Amino acid sequence: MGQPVAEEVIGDVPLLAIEQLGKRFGGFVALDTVDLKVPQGQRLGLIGPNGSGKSTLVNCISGTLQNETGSVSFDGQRIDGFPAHRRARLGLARSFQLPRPFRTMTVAENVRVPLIYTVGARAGVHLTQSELEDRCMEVLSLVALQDKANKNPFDLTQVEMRKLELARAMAAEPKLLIADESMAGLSHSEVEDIVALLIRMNERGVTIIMIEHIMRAVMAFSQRLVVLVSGRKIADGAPEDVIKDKDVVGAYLGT
Ligand SMILES: Nc1ncnc2c1ncn2[C@@H]1O[C@H](COP(=O)(O)OP(=O)(O)OP(=O)(O)O)[C@@H](O)[C@H]1O
Repeated sequence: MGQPVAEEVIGDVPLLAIEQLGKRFGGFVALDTVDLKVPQGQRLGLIGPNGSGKSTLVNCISGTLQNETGSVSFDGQRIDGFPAHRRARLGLARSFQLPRPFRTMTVAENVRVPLIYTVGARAGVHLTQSELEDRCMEVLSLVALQDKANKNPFDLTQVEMRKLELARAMAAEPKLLIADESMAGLSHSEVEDIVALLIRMNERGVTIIMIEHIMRAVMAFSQRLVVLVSGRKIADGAPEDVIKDKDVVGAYLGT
């Protein structure tokens, strides 16, 4: 509530600005002139059928893939061409659908690593050992995993593992978090739990792009909904309008 839905309402520089983004794999066009501006503080849902280009778009934003045409700007700065770790230090974090925690580390140590390599590596920042511990426990409390700090991640349940993945992303103190299918395979109440967690993170000032196929989660979370089909943005606006759009129903929701 109180959040502008469309990017045009914002006069300020958007946190993320993607312009005319294009990416091919050989002769296959995975992204075709995609434009997207995301204002600071927004909760944006990104949906589309399998293979529509959502992950490719996220990879071009986070730096694991390089776009061929167009541009990506973050916080007013052009970042396409920057390696992924540099983008992470600027405040861009993503979580993965399949969590990949370090096996030999505890839950707390898994959170400490991104803290050290992103926050601790920012210019002018020196975190003492006790500051590291405090921040680590703060992030674990945010995801309600403080009691599991000394466990091995592989002793966690599926939903706890997803929370750890989000905690690792949050440890980097991001301005933008891209949550890639954080809820796949979870029960109804676990999905609600993760949606509530993402909303709490957003309330702490983090702009969030959520990629998700579970529509009740998308609708509960999103202030704005963007639909990709065959590498093109076919709809962008208020979720309740977008899900009624006949092109969206025909290409995705009706299938
Ligand atoms: N490294 C790659 N090499 C060749 N083709 C690729 C590569 N990565 C993605 N693609 C193709 O690009 C298209 C878009 O894939 P992408 O993974 O971005 O879709 P998606 O919307 O994230 O799908 P899903 O919902 O299934 O995760 C697909 O046809 C995919 O096969």
